[in-house]
Amino acid sequence: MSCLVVDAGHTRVKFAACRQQATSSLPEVIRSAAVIYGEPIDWSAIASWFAGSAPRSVIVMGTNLDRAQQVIQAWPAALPRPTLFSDKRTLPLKVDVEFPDKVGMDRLLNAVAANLLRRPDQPAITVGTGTAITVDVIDADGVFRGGAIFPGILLGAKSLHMETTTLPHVNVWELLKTEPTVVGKNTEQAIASGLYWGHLGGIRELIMRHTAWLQTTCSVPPLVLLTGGASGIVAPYLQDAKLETELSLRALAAVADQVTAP
Ligand SMILES: Nc1ncnc2c1ncn2[C@@H]1O[C@H](COP(=O)(O)OP(=O)(O)OP(=O)(O)O)[C@@H](O)[C@H]1O
Ligand SMILES: CC(C)(CO)[C@@H](O)C(=O)NCCC(=O)O
Repeated sequence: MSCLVVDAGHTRVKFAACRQQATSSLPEVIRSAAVIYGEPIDWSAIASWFAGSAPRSVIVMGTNLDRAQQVIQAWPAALPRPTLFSDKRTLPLKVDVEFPDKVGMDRLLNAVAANLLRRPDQPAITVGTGTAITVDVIDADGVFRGGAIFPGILLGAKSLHMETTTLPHVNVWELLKTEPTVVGKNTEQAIASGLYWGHLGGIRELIMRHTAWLQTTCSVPPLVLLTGGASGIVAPYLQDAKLETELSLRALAAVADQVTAP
């Protein structure tokens, strides 16, 4: 039986019907939809995913909690009422950082997913490419040890325009359709090159540095997992990394019964 999991992010709200399959330790996404804020949510399409049998559990989480609450307020009667999941302490994850409560739910769920996918003796690095890029470390004992956060492509494009008087706003959605030329011959091309290749370079550098940090205590190479809106554009350049769609939603589906237990 499947469950419905929802992630209210900072750019989009994502819906996924997930089901545990025999082939993977992490539930797979059967159907999914992502809606940019401001655009209408096609609730009848989402309800149609469960026309044959109702979802076993329905959970909404939010890296953007206000957005998660708005999604719940708009929730249709045609679907079972959702549970808002926000208590990070109930996740099956040890967290070794200064302020565990402040770590984004997506980063923690990516670590939960990594623990289900890595070998027992193997550390992991998770790369989440959303509004912000996160590159995080899970040690060989499965403990979330922290990581790095930097602006995503969309945010980079916006801030270059907003914080200068000379730089135009480049349309990132167009930019992401084709690989930009590396030596830009006009301002737009130069921004496109910097955002695209800089994004890849930042991720590559952080994976390399996190790996070196891990190797001071563990000689097993980490499992590197890529997920999020822009992961498809970096995956071809990071051959040792594994592209896993919707890692945090699938982790939420994996722990759904545990975290919603009364
Ligand atoms: N189809 C796509 N192809 C390439 N890049 C994409 C695509 N969709 C989104 N992106 C990029 O990914 C980022 C947004 O991703 P996503 O929707 O996963 O984030 P989000 O909704 O803000 O979630 P979160 O707050 O959890 O990061 C933007 O920077 C955008 O440029
Ligand atoms: C960094 C983002 C925006 C990435 O989605 C999210 O994980 C978040 O809001 N984090 C809160 C701060 C932290 O993780 O330390």
